[in-house]
Amino acid sequence: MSRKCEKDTQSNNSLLNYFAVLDNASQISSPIPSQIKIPELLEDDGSSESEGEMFKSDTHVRVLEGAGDWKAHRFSEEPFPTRKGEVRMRNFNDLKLNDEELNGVLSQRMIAWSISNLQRVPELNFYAYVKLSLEAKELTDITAIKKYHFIQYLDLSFNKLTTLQPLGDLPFLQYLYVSHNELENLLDFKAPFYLTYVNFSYNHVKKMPDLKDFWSLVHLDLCFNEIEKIEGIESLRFLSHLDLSHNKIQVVENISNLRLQTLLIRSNMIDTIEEEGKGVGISTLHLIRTIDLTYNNISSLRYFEGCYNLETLIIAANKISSLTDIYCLRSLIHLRSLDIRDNPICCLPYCMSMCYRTLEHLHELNGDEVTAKKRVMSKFTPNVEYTLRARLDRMELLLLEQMNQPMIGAHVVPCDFPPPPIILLAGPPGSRKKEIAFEFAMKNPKAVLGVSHTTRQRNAEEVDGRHYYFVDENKFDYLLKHGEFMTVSESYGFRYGISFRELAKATTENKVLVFYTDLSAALMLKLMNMCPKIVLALPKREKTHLNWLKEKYIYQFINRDLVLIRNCPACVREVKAVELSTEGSTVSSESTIASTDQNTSPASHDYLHSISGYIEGAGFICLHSRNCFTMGQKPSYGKELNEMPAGKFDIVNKESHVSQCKTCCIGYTDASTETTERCDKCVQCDTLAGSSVNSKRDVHKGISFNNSLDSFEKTESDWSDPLQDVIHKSVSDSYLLQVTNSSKSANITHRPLLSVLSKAQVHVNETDSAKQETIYMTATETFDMLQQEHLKVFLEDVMDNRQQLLELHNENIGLFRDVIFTDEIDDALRRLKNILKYTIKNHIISKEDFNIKEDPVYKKMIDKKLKKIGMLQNVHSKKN
Ligand SMILES: Nc1ncnc2c1ncn2[C@@H]1O[C@H](COP(=O)(O)OP(=O)(O)OP(=O)(O)O)[C@@H](O)[C@H]1O
Repeated sequence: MSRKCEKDTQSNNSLLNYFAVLDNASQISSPIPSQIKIPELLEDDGSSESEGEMFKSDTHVRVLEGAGDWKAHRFSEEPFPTRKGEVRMRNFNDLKLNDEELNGVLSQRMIAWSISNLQRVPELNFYAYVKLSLEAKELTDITAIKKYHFIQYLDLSFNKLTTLQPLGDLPFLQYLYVSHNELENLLDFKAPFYLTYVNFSYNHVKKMPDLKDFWSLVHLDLCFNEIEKIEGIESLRFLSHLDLSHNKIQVVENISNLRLQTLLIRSNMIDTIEEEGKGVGISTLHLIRTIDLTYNNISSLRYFEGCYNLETLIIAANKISSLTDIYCLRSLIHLRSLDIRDNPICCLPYCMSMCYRTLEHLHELNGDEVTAKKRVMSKFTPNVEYTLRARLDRMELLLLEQMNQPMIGAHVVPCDFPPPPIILLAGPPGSRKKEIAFEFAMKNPKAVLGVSHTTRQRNAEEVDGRHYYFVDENKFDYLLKHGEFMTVSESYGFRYGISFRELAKATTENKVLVFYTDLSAALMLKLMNMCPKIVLALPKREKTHLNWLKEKYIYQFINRDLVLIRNCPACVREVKAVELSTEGSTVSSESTIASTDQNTSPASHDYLHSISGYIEGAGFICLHSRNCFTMGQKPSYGKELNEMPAGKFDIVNKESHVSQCKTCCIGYTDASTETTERCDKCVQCDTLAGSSVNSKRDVHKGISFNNSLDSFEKTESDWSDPLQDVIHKSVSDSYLLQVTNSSKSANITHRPLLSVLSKAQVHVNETDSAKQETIYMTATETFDMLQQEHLKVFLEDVMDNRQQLLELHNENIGLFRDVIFTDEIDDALRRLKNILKYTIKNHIISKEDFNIKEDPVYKKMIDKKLKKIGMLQNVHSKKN
């Protein structure tokens, strides 16, 4: 910018006056400081004259004695309005600047041409200009400003300043504008007495120093800097407006208990907000009215739960994803405007309805007006199914209690203590809620795990009494009839129950009980007014959940727990459908294999043929011909192999004899033919081999069939069944080769079975290892495909359950206290810890029984009476 330099010779009376005042003032050492004291903070009772005033008027007057009209600590968003009192002598543009001035050195000439607003100076009864606007003058040196002690309003924005040291000589400075400079140090000058307004935006501040000397700050604008941490403002008791937008802040901290009314921190990198607790956190800002946190990474609205005066919350473009967060805002009765645009939560179907229903005082949502019509139209479809089921279960329990002799225990109402605090992790199967619960209980001594009873079998890694109390059906029935259970529910064919005795853990140890159950058990506890804090626990992504399920249930299945899958309602439905469709056919394996488990549906045994075998250590595998298979420990499922029908193929059998068919060189087990060299089937197969399809002979290689299967072996068309096709294919030579190769790069679903198979000792034909390998691969592949088919049904069922729970959560806000993602363990544990803290804080601790003798009123009354009859002195004297 080039300006012509021209010397100003015009004198100005007012200006001279001003300098005279300055000269006088500079002679007086410390003209005001001795009289100005930092006033004590008084609550604003609304009686103050101006809106920004924060002192009681009498204090104000006392403090400002001698300050005349200056009203030093008054704050107004629009100070020195131009139309009022503005006396500007010159137009700065008419001033011709010299070289020095052009190089950014401030001169008195420049000041004289920019100063305005004549006001009376305190104490001296002189007048002085108090407003100086020097914006966009390319200034680098402002030393000349030092002499102008009475400046109250200073605008130095759009310059090239790197320091503000000279401002230390302006004790009356109240309004400071230094935006768009090159300042790296925030307020690096001696603090004026009443600096109230600072605009420090668009500079290069990286670190906030301790601003305790600038105690009088009311408005601090620090947007567009490079600040990484909020600090140094803890003692700014009058700070009402703080703008930290467009910085590099990650955590909202050190703002607790400030009297902020506006907090703007948009476009930072905030993912954490100091949590409430011990008087810290955003909830301690009791006067806060506006918060803007747009463009950050905040994932919850719970931080604002305690900001009771909040009117506007702008939190667009963050990571809020849960509808429970909306529920957290329900107590903010002053909340008029909420902006949650561009958050994942907005994609949820009930988001808007939830806001309309939960936030009754809202006038504006995401920039749109909230009308009565919108509120009325908001959809609400509560899912009553779950509640109904829980009610029915609860009713059943009550009936049982009535019909049998109930157990009278400490829990029976009316009882001495309130229900113990309970946190309950509810989620679909395979969601690893158990793992989270264990870890949580381990890390938090205030939490204790509640153990449920179950009729399901124990897994290898589970401990009786720690994971569950494993009981049989009879024991479970016994406990149920004797009123031991608070909840009972069935999940995939097994029964689960929470006993009253578990409550004792919480009451005697004074801890919070943590259970992991399904939702119906949780609802039953709710129906009993146990007030559990129900937390929905599930992996965030469906894919992860599916993987976990596969991993868990394939292993369980191989070990012992297939019945879980077999009894999955969807599977039972499917089996029944197959049963119906094959009615009348000759297929029946009821005679071949019968389960000793009474829980299993008979339907699932009906189609047991195709492949079966006994794998050492793994139990007895049976692959059904139609998308269904069973597997389990030998004692539970299936008869001894030697009881199996002739021709069953035996992969490994340590108990029964392994024979070898001389024709096909494959081992088989056949009780009736164990001593013969050739089984009946082989004879039969030879016949087939000689006559028609060669592959039928191959079939015998991999799989031998029981009698009943002959019926579908006879016609070619039977192979058109996709599953049979698989079996058919799996034994063709080329396919065998293919399978062998592909199995080498087997994917994860192969592994569990492969590992079991590889451990198995095979006594088939040791001389023909290639064939042996082929058998494995064939069986594995076939098994795997069938397994996948079957698992698919199970997985679909669980995924349905997952979906239902999520919908329920969306529709019934508040039902779940929180949602935790079990694949984000740290976050899940943190959330649970918060709930634990909340639960402990809000739990009504049982009070001791009322003791009349300790009651002060009673004592006083007795004393009075004793005194009246002259006995008190005697009592006291006796005591002495
Ligand atoms: N006390 C209970 N009342 C009702 N249902 C229960 C109870 N305890 C467990 N369940 C349910 O029984 C089913 C099987 O539980 P189990 O612990 O065997 O496996 P899981 O749920 O797959 O385990 P995880 O979720 O820890 O991976 C689950 O759906 C679970 O919610």
